[in-house]
Amino acid sequence: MATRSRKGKKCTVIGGCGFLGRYIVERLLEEGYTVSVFDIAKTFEDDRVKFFVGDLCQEKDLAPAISDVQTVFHCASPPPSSDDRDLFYRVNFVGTKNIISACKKAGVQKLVLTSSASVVYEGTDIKNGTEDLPYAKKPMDYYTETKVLQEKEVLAANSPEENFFTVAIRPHGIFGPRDRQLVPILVDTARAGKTKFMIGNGENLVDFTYVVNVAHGHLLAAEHLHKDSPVCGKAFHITNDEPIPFWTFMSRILEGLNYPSPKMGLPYLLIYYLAAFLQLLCLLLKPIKEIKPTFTPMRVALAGTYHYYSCQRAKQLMGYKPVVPLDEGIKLTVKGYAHLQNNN
Ligand SMILES: NC(=O)C1=CN([C@@H]2O[C@H](COP(=O)(O)OP(=O)(O)OC[C@H]3O[C@@H](n4cnc5c(N)ncnc54)[C@H](O)[C@@H]3O)[C@@H](O)[C@H]2O)C=CC1
Ligand SMILES: CC(C)CCC[C@@H](C)[C@H]1CC[C@H]2C3=C(CC[C@]12C)[C@@]1(C)CCC(=O)C[C@@H]1CC3
Repeated sequence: MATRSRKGKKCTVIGGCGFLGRYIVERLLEEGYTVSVFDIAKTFEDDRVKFFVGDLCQEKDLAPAISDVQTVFHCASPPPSSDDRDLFYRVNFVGTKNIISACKKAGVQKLVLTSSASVVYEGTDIKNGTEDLPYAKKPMDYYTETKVLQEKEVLAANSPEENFFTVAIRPHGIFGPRDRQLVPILVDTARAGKTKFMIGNGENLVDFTYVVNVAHGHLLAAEHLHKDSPVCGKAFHITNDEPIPFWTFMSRILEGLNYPSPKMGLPYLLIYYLAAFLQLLCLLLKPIKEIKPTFTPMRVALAGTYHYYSCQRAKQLMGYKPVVPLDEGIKLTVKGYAHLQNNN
């Protein structure tokens, strides 16, 4: 009993130096957990945290970081904006298999994976999508392709007979202070004068999820992960449960940072096929010059289609509900990015 209770509150966050990972660490510390972080890069100091710097693609690097812990949170991934197919495959697929193997060898009981709602997204409308939707047969990018492989691997690894329980959390459009993808890229796009128009008619509803709600969902999943629990081996959408028109959300952030927001819409299909053509052109020109287009087909699709998800399963099986409402999350985010304010 002593051993189990001692291990009970000990956990490791793989990718814990990232945007979401650090919020999970902060939430775990608030809840009295003993927290270790494993990451390829250490980006913050905290005397309460034990840091292990290593590469999850090397299983031997993992062992010291997960020794004697009950729960592992895996939220490491290359940035979705990368176009390095091999990197995505090595980190998200082979690396995740390493984590499963290392967890089983170390006697870790619980593995909570940060997956993505995008694993069912193929660029067409999804309205109130449930977790029963099939995995994307034609993922729109390498990132999504490897997130599908990763989630399948983790859920299949759930093994009550080995006292090893797994769960996948599928957030969507995570935002908040310290985010590295959404707001910084949006501001760069605005500064380049590329947000004068919106893509589509501006009515498409999308889920944006404040980061503290995502961290909360991860801890709830870990707390409900035990023998005979209906949570084991399942995926759960975690959202703010407040889908919002994509361009309304973007305009709230832009105007909050004193940038002009788009007023007119451009035909979605025109921009989508233009983005697809540009992507092909960049691929052909890559041997001569590396060009990274802002408007990739995936981003255009995300900007111009409906994609919001039901979190009913998380509500029913884990008692999930968002702790920070969308409007408050937007205000906190704008405040957290004052340094990116438009001063012109
Ligand atoms: N940002 C978003 O809107 C969404 C993110 N997700 C998922 O949430 C998770 C966290 O995403 P973010 O916090 O936005 O990403 P992030 O890029 O801020 O954090 C990822 C962390 O993983 C670490 N990492 C990458 N490769 C590694 C390796 N080989 N070994 C050890 N550590 C490594 C990085 O150093 C970084 O600290 C990812 O799994 C992502 O797929 C899911 C849905 C939406
Ligand atoms: C002006 C816009 C077309 C571009 C600025 C905003 C975009 C950078 C972001 C809007 C939706 C975001 C999003 C993700 C990354 C950043 C955006 C494309 C993800 C792809 C991140 C990883 C995931 O798992 C899914 C996310 C969907 C939404």
